[in-house]
Amino acid sequence: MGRKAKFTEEKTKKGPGRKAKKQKDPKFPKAALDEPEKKPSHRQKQRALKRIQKRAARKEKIKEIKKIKKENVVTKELSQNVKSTTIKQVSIPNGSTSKPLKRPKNFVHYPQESDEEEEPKVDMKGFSDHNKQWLKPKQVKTAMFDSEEDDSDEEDEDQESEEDAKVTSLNDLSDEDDDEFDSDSIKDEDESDSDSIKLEEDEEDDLLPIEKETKKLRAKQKREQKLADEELKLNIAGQEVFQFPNDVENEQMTLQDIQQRVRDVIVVLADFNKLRDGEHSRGDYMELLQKDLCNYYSYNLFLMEKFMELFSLSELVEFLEASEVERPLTIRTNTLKIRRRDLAQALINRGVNLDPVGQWSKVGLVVYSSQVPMGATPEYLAGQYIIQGASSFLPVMALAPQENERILDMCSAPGGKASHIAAIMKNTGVLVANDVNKNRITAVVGNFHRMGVINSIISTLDGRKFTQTTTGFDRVLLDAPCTGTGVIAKDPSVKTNKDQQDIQRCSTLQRELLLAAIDSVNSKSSTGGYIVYSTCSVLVEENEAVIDYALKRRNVCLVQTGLEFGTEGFTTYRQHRFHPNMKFTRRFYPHTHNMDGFFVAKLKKFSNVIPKPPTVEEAVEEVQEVSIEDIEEKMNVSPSKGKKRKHGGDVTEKSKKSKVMKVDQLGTKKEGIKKVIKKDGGDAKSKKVKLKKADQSKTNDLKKPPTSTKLSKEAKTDLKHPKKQANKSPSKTKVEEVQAEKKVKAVKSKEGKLKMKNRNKLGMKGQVSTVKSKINSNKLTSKKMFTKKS
Ligand SMILES: C[S@@+](CC[C@H](N)C(=O)[O-])C[C@H]1O[C@@H](n2cnc3c(N)ncnc32)[C@H](O)[C@@H]1O
Repeated sequence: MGRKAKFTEEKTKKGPGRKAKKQKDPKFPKAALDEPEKKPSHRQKQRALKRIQKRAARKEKIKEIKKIKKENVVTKELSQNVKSTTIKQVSIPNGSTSKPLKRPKNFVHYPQESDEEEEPKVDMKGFSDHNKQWLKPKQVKTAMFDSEEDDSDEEDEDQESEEDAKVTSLNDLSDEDDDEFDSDSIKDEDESDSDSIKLEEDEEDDLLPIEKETKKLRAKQKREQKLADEELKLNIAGQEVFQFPNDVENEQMTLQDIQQRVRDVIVVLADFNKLRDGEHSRGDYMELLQKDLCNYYSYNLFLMEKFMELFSLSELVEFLEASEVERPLTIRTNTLKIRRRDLAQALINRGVNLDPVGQWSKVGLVVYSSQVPMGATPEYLAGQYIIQGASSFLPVMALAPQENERILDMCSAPGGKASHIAAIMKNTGVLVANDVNKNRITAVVGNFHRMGVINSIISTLDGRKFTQTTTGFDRVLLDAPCTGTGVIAKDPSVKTNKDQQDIQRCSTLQRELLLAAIDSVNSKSSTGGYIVYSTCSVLVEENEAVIDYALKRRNVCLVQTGLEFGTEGFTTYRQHRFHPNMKFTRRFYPHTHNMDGFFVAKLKKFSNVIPKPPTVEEAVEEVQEVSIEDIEEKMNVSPSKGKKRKHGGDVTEKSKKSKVMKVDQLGTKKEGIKKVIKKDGGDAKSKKVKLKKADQSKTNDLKKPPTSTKLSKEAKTDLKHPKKQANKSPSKTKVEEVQAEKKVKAVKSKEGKLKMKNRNKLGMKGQVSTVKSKINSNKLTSKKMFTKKS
């Protein structure tokens, strides 16, 4: 129903719609566009009035002073009067006193602050343009005074009406104005400045409040900068003349003083010749520094000395500082149970803020913060991860365990690294987790249960005697007990409770354990034959020195750890000279790697023969052997020179070999081979070739270090080895070994006889025995010494 629309009808357009209609430009009343004339506020007026009065007063003063000058009145007297009295009290010699200023009666509208031209309107008697130079000090003080004026104005605002507003006397001006009447400044005033001052004053009046504030701020900044510069200059000057303290000063030191002195002494030591005081030696400064560092960081003198020997001074402070702070919390994913990504997701869901520990580890996570205790999450209890310092991953990575191997962790409690090994082995093969401490071993049991390690045997043997129970492992990890100087942040008691004896004790135990660890390994392992030695100490005595000791006593050589980072181990340290391959070892520091201080070395065992430890007699014999040849060479009377020895090459060649043996730590291997060759009766050439091969095999070993990422290649490389090829048939090698040992004994006795013969021939017997007894008594086996004496 309703009306039907008629679409046929055309609608006539009425024009643009309401919205489309163009609006006209807005029209404002003319009055609204003109800026209303700004009337100054009550306070503005008051301030302006005060300003004018101040200026007037100053002008008057200057005028008076100039008059006095002209009358040859002593300036000093005048200035004192001026300084010591308020403007009101100043008595002017000509008898006139400054009159209180009154606002003129006709004062109706005070112009804007910038309107200086209006100034003459104010009836200021006795002031002229000539005196405007006095505005200069005011200029300086403006920023300081303004605020005070504002405050006072605010207080009085209610009381004063516009009409009553008046400055009754010049005393009403700020007290600080007094300073402006300094005779010196009066003298310094230059008329030429007055124009610029006037300008500045004008500008000042023109400024908006915010601009004034900015100006104030800048002035303040300028002052502060000036002060800072002066302070810096003082500091530098102080540095240059660092005074060596006396005992009294030492007693009064605060921690901040000590810190400053540490800095100063380091600066002096850095440029000692220039900055020393002439009276004290470098030793004195070092001693002072040592004491200060001990006081500041709470170390005992002994340990501080050790660190001072180890690090450069700047690095030392960094190390000490880093040792004050605990390392970031890190966890290791137990890949037997979960992938790192899934673990990370689960923990993030619990409110843990974490990240991968770095490119170098596929299992580590660093925890920045957590809303739950990391040792009590369901994931932890389920054995999906273990809380472990990042540095603890490194020895296991260097060990590079293989599936189905026999691996020994000689000092395993509480089982952090052992469980890592098991995870990499994927629970295959056999993992022996040993620790002498029965209480600590329970932690290993607990961790293994939690983490699902099922390929392990747990034992509580003394590692040093481990070989009495079993040997033949493919790999051994010796994470040795140590002084813990790399983990001071975790255990600050190390700072004070370690002394030389502790280090010596640790070092001895470490050496014994390392020899046992090497002896537990089967050099003929088709996949391994490796020993990894690690400590959480940074001391050379517990690291490089221990490795060096083992290199000299076992058939092992150093190989690359396969770790991507870390500092190279020391090849030289103070008076010590270690094997050049000591650079393959790795050191980690809290200040450089943000992880606990750590040391990692990887050794490859190349023979199961255990060289006898050098007894004094043997050492002397060795010396004799070399010495006779040297003597022969020196005296040019070698009867056997050029001739072939019955059980060896010619003397010259042997002499050369002997020298090599002495300088090369890999000599043990050569020695063994050499002895076997002698028994075989091979000629010098064949011996040379064999020795060369042995050398080459070692070099290859070092050149192609096994890395954790090239695990299968590691084994392949070993198999390519001629020596390792022989290792492939163990029965054959065993027979060879027994034969070799027999041969060695036989050769030795024959060599002895030969030497005796040579000695007799040379008629040197007496000399040799004399030297022998001497060396025996001194226990010195220096070849040079013997040669000299001979
Ligand atoms: C640095 S901790 C080992 C930490 C362990 N590798 C880990 O990652 O959890 C050194 C361990 O060596 C053990 N230990 C000390 N002397 C030993 C010895 N003669 N034989 C075997 N273990 C020894 C200590 O009981 C201690 O648990």
